[in-house]
Amino acid sequence: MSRSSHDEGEISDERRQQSASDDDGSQKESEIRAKLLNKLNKSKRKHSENDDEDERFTIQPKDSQRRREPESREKRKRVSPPSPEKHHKRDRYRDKEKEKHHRRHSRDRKHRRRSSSTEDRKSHRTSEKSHKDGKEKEKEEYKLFERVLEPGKSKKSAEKVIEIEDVEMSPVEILEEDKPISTFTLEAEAGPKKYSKFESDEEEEEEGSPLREDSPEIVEVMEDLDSDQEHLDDEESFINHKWEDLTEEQRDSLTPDVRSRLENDYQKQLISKLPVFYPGIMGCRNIAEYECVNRVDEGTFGVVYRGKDKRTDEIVALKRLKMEKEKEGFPITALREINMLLKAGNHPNIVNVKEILIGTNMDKIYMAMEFVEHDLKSLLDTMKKRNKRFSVGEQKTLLHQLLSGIDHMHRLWILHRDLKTSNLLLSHKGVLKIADFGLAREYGDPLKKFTSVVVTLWYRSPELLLGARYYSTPVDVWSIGCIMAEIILLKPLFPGRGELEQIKKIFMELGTPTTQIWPDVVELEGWSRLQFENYPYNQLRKQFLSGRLLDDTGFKLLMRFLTYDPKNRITTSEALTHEWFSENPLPVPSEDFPTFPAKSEQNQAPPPASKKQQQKKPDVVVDPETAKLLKQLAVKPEHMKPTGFSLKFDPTRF
Ligand SMILES: Nc1ncnc2c1ncn2[C@@H]1O[C@H](COP(=O)(O)OP(=O)(O)OP(=O)(O)O)[C@@H](O)[C@H]1O
Repeated sequence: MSRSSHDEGEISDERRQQSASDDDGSQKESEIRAKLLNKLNKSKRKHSENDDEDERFTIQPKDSQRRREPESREKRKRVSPPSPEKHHKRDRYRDKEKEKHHRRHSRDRKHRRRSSSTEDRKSHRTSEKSHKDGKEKEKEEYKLFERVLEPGKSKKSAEKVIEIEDVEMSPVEILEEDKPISTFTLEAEAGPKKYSKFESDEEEEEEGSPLREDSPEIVEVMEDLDSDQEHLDDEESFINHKWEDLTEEQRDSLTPDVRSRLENDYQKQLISKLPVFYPGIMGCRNIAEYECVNRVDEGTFGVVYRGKDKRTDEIVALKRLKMEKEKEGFPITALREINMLLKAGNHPNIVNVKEILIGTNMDKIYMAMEFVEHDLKSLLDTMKKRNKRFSVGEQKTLLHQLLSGIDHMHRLWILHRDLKTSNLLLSHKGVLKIADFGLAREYGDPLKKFTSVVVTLWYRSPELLLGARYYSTPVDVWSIGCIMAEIILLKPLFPGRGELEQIKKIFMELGTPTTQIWPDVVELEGWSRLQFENYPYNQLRKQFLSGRLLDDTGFKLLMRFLTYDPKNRITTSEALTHEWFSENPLPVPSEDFPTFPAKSEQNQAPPPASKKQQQKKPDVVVDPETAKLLKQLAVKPEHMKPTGFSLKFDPTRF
């Protein structure tokens, strides 16, 4: 160590002398070099005696040291012991290595481009420029020897000695090298940012490399770098590729840095292509994230399942949107439904869409909604069978909730266009939820021309039945009237079997309309084409009032919903403040609503046990011997009967 320092001192002195006599010429320079090399030999011998000191030698490019993975460093230690055998082989293959040198040379240039910043390159050029200057040239040479001999810069393994031996073998080559060291003193951090910065710089390429191609120590260093460089070359070749163009293998070969950058770019690209209005579709999960519990129902537009989120155990309704009718692209009906529900769904009386899911083969779309235990139609059917009905307070609650949900939609300029009892869901907590937005549309002012073939027949308004193409919120209000009557009657109000029968049924119950009560009816195609019998005014009064199914105020509200002229029909906001809701009996709070066994849950989850069932069963009396056996088998005595499990045993066998 002290010797080494001393050497350095001597070298410094010599360097100073040399710098003081610039004009002495190459002869003196050669002498100095010879001396230096002599000292280098001594130093090397000393270091070979002392492993610790060996480790301090380095002529590795700084940037390559930074880039080298720990794994490859290890590998390098293993494969490069300082043996004369390897020396010999190296000599033998030197020519071959030189042949390879062009390839390595170009790699190195790429490597340097990637790992240096613009500033580094500037300084590098400056260094090259000043290198021509005599004093600077000396400094460069001095740096070389200083680096070769300087101990303690960084830890190096034993194989570094070999590199130094190579330097010794061709000292002239090193010293004659115009700019060998600048290659190894790049301070730029390696990293993807720098790579891209340099990729586009052609200037450096044209200037030529500062490396001497035949410099053996460079060959050696390049050999050491080879594996790392190959990896970097691979990476570089993918760096300007698109993520989607790479194979799995190529993706795996990327560094985490590059991989995440390409992946992020790809994600951004995909997201930018998504329609702006469908945030729910972005990043949608796969249906495999859910477990199918049971099938609930199948409607016109899709099958509904009860599903369980595997991560959270949350129960949801999964509506599979029908795709097979669509020849090209995404079905417009499904898109509309998703769109309308996402727009209007943020209301307690509208079924909430949780997420949109994609099928395993990317060919199906599912809508995950909050699961609501009942649909009103099934519930009314069950009640009718059991000769039960909703109390007036419960009827008011249901109707008020329905009006709130539809009013919310109408305020958002959305028509439901398919209101009926099977599209109204009722939770165990007594909350009504409007579902099935498959026919929902946005409307505007002025009105757009729509098809008149909307709304399930029994709930279709007279203007639609007579062929109106310009219609608006009153079509939903008519349906609400039909639903109100059905909740009270426990059967549909106008169950027609065809359009003509439907309109006839309405006229028979409410009386045939006149131009006095509905002036615009003459503009409707159906009105002018068809001849209707003159049915007397309003038979419903008898049915509802005489049967005491509704009080007078309630009946008035019903008639406001079932007003012929859409312009005179009550609006949802007016109906919400109707006196029927503030009269006794008042609407029942949702939490006081009775709970009913849900059809959709019946197969899988039996309704909670009745109070009777929950009553404690009498203790089962068993004889001491049976009790002992049951204990051994860990069976409770009361479990013997309810499970059909009976112990018939022969005590002698135990
Ligand atoms: N969120 C939900 N929770 C529980 N059950 C639901 C839910 N949504 C729908 N259902 C059940 O599935 C049935 C059909 O659903 P939906 O009305 O949305 O489908 P559709 O194909 O549009 O039917 P339609 O023939 O009425 O147009 C409903 O009547 C209801 O019984």
